[in-house]
Amino acid sequence: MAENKFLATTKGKLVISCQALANEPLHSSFIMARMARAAKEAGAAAIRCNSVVDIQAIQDETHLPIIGLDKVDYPDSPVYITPTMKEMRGVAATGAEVVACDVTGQPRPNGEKLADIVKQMRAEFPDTLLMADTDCLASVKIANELGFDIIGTTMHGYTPATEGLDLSANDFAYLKDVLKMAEHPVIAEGKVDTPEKMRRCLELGCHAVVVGGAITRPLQIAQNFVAAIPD
Ligand SMILES: CC(=O)N[C@H](C=O)[C@@H](O)[C@H](O)[C@H](O)COP(=O)(O)O
Repeated sequence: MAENKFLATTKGKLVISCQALANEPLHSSFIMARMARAAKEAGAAAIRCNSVVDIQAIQDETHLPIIGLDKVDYPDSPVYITPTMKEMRGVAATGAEVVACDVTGQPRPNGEKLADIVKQMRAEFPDTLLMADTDCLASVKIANELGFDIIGTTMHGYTPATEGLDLSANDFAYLKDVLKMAEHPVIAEGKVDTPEKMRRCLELGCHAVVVGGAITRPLQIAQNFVAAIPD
């Protein structure tokens, strides 16, 4: 990879997540690439996306910097965001500027250890940035200790330890704690579902904000409208 300019390109900006899993109506690399094209036309500085095929389609369509991940379910672990070295390597090999993976302290598949994965990634892909998808402050500490380049709040509310929590609660009280503790740039991600919330995350000092479903998941958007129909 030429010099990795991801952090410079995304400072103070919006990153749009374009993802649709196999069980979602828009599951298709073609459709995700078109979503990403719309995101680019709107002014997104980068795209976050899932799976090697989607990453490649979106790179071809947009030439925007990518936060890549690969969601895979393994029977022996609750970790599903780029859980093993195999998926880390596959995503990095696409040339994605950033590879994101779960950093929640939960056991990984096949007994793999996150510290070993980070070490191996640094050896094989020294120019690729690593983003920690954390859920709580203990995980932010792990991300600090392992030297992740970017700390994301992606998993806050999605692990047994944080179930039901919402990043924006009490004027982003948890995010403020993350910003205090993180030793590397923080990207706010997860349920940032209005322009006002995005703006607040940037005002608080986040490096960038990832917005997904509120922009790129029409089923979710439509459900919110339908739920608001009076009885
Ligand atoms: C928890 C988990 O698996 N999050 C995933 C991570 O890549 C995506 O499904 C989310 O859409 C993404 O984090 C953006 O969040 P939101 O769609 O809430 O703006």
